[in-house]
Amino acid sequence: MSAGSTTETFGTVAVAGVGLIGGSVALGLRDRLLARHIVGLDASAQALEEALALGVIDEARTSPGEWLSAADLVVLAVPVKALSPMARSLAPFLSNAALITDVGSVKTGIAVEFEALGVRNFVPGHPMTGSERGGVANASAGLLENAVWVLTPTERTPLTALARMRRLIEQLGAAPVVMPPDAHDKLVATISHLPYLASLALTHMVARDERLSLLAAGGFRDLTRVASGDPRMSRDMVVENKAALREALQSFSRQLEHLAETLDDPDELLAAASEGKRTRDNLPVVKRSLLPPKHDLVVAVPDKPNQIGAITRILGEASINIKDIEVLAIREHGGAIRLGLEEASDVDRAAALLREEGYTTRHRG
Ligand SMILES: NC(=O)c1ccc[n+]([C@@H]2O[C@H](COP(=O)([O-])OP(=O)(O)OC[C@H]3O[C@@H](n4cnc5c(N)ncnc54)[C@H](O)[C@@H]3O)[C@@H](O)[C@H]2O)c1
Ligand SMILES: O=C(O)C(=O)C[C@]1(C(=O)O)C=C[C@@H](O)C=C1
Repeated sequence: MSAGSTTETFGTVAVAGVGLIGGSVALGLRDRLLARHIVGLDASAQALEEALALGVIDEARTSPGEWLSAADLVVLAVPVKALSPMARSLAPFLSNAALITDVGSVKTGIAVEFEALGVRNFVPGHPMTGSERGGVANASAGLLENAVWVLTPTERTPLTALARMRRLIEQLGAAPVVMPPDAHDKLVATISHLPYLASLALTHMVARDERLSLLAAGGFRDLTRVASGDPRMSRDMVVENKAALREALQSFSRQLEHLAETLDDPDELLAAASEGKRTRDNLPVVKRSLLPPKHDLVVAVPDKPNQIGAITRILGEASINIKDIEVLAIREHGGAIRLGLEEASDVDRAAALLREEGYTTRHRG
């Protein structure tokens, strides 16, 4: 890094745990030209092979060793239970100048572990993004874009390391948020670990009667998506945070009891429903991921090959950026797709171009 520069590029980066999150960090570093050489360290030969084949890493390692002393950025992205053992096995080889971080979902503990090992420049982190589908095959740089990425330094974390980490997160297109580890664990108990347990409770109710599975539609699917995550990894994550999670579960039970009471008080239930809608609609993650309806264009597509390819080519040639695409309906003689466009003015231009080519379009919203 040149003195005073705002970007830092890393020579060698080691990613320990080349799965969904480790792979996404590696791809983010690659896409933004922030790393010259990326080494993947993983217990699974298959994960390493896949990561090499996908171009996520340049070199594969199955165990720590002297090679790690060349790394100037080390990212621990193994399951939470494996973080401390991984810290202990890496520590003897780490360079004093290297920036070290992790992405684990629970934060009390890991900083203390590194501090006890005498490792400098460790900044604990947790990107608030992810998927129920693990593994490097599902990794993408886009997963980290616009995500809130929590950093939980302790009073012993060097400020220079914290500043470097903040900058790295910004360079990856995410937003750093700093807070103490115990505050983080309390918050994620409610915002991440409780929803996971709630999704299990809901799926267990359905498992009792196969007619329920048959009737499950989008609402049930959306509420239970995280139940499809890796069971062992998810179990370890919630167990690691059990004290905070127990408190969150008690609050949740009180909420359910209150809602049960409001069934006899429609005005109270309406107030609860309105508050729920307000909160949900204003979640930053929802607002970030939804385009205003006025930027939507619905296109009727005939049942012919390569219709999506043809439409994206027409818009691409006119430099109209498609931010989102959704298949709305598939019928025997054709279907409809919704295009989410970047600018409101793009909708008129896109509609005109597509009509010229014989497509039927309608604005939505
Ligand atoms: N999945 C998410 O949505 C999400 C989001 C944010 C943070 N995280 C955190 O990121 C970390 C990784 O999660 P993921 O979803 O990428 O998991 P993943 O299963 O996709 O990847 C984990 C990788 O670690 C490897 N691994 C497991 N144990 C190992 C060990 N002892 N030594 C070396 N390699 C080992 C696995 O082979 C795998 O390649 C976890 O700590 C998790 O809490 C996950
Ligand atoms: O699956 C997703 O979309 C996620 O964001 C995964 C999720 C979460 O639901 O909170 C799960 C655990 C991680 O520690 C962070 C994020």
